Amino acid sequence: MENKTKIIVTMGPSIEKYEVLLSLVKEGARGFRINFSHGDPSQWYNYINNLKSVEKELSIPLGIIGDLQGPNIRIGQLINQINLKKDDIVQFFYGNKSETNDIPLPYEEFFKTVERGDVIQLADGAIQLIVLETSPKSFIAKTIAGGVITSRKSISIKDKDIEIPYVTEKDERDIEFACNNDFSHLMASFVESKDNIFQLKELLNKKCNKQLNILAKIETKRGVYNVEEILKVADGIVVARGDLGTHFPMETLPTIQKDLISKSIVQGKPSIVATQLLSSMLNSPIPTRSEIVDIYNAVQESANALMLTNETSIGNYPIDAVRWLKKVIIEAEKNSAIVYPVKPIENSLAHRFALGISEFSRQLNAKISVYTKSGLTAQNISLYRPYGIIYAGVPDMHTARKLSIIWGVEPYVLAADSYENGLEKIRKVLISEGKLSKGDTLIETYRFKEGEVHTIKLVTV
Ligand SMILES: Nc1ncnc2c1ncn2[C@@H]1O[C@H](COP(=O)(O)OP(=O)(O)OP(=O)(O)O)[C@@H](O)[C@H]1O
Ligand SMILES: CC(=O)C(=O)O
Repeated sequence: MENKTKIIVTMGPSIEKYEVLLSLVKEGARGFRINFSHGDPSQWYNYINNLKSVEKELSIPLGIIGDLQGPNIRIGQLINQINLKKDDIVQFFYGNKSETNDIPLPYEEFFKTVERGDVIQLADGAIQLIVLETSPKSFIAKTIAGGVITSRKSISIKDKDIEIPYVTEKDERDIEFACNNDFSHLMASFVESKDNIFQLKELLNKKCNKQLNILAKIETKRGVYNVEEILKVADGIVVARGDLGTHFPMETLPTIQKDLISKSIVQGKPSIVATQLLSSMLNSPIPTRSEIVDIYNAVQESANALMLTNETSIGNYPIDAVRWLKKVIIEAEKNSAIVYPVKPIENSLAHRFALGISEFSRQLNAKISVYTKSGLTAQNISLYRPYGIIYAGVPDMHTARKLSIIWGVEPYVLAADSYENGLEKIRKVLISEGKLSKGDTLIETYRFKEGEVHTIKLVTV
């Protein structure tokens, strides 16, 4: 059985081998996030080559997603990891690299902002220190909550903002890398306004000959307050629970998650729920009960996709994590009270048509096949959460990769000289792959345009 809520995983040393990637896709992973805050272009290039080979071997298009660092402050490079225990005293200094237990921090602004008594948060707030003493290019802090610190961990000052430009020089270089290496999506970190998205789009227009979808990571107070204007211009949002947990009291996260997902449904944009879905599986092949319940709830709230982070990048059980995620998603979809819009999201013909096709699919327990040049018809139908999988024939790989992380959509790259011809080709592929079983009903259709004779075919296998 197929899951409709999509699975995205984060690339990293634990899953870099070809065989592991192959297994992850067989288990259900469809989107692969490369976090540009870690690793380097030669490592990312190897990841992409392997992903493209897996795509070819399995004939399954995969979303290639670059996560921009954005205006996020991270410590520099540590030669050795540092194990901080409660009450340990540590020095932070202005610099890129450290060979001792002092922590390098390559941002002058940070030293101008930090004051005695401030709380320093590292690694999404898991590690906390209190500042004892400051000087222009260093400060000393005492550990409140300890942990292991490795290179390039994120760092912030509790309840203080440090101003740096939204698109950094590093982001510009990484955007160029994404454009030149067939990425389908960019995740924009720390988005706080629609202007941040416009800035990225402008840069993409200059640097890219293809259009990449922009997924806005909502992770700060301003991001949450401005999510409606952000949703209007972004192609989707990420509920980035890691950083949200450092900017809001943690007990408010369930409300924020629900609110962000329902706002994305209202605006017809996909949402992705990320971080700590299966944290216990970093070191165990079996998840906890509470993780299962969390995943189940996110599916029923109608998240478009769920995203694993360190469980797959550095975890010990990446394949088991994806297997569990899929198992729970299928269970949640089976017993579903999944939320979906019962009225058209906008009063356009495209949306009324998409709602109608979804309703048709629910009434007939039918699967759907569409031929779509831009992918939009499939994406619109997905918003209304039909009963069956939406098999989408598209003319090119870039569009297929974009659709691969959309709820319920299974893309196929098929050249066709007409919509009807495209639909015939999809049906042949579905039959040869055994995707249609005896008794299945299939709705075949394509985009509806006023003034044309339009065919909606019902096929019973
Ligand atoms: N490409 C990579 N190479 C090596 N290690 C990686 C790579 N990507 C991720 N990691 C490791 O996996 C951890 C978790 O990955 P994740 O992408 O969630 O990082 P993060 O720094 O917590 O994320 P964010 O950018 O959202 O703050 C990272 O902290 C890092 O230690
Ligand atoms: C994914 C991510 O960036 C977060 O949860 O903060």
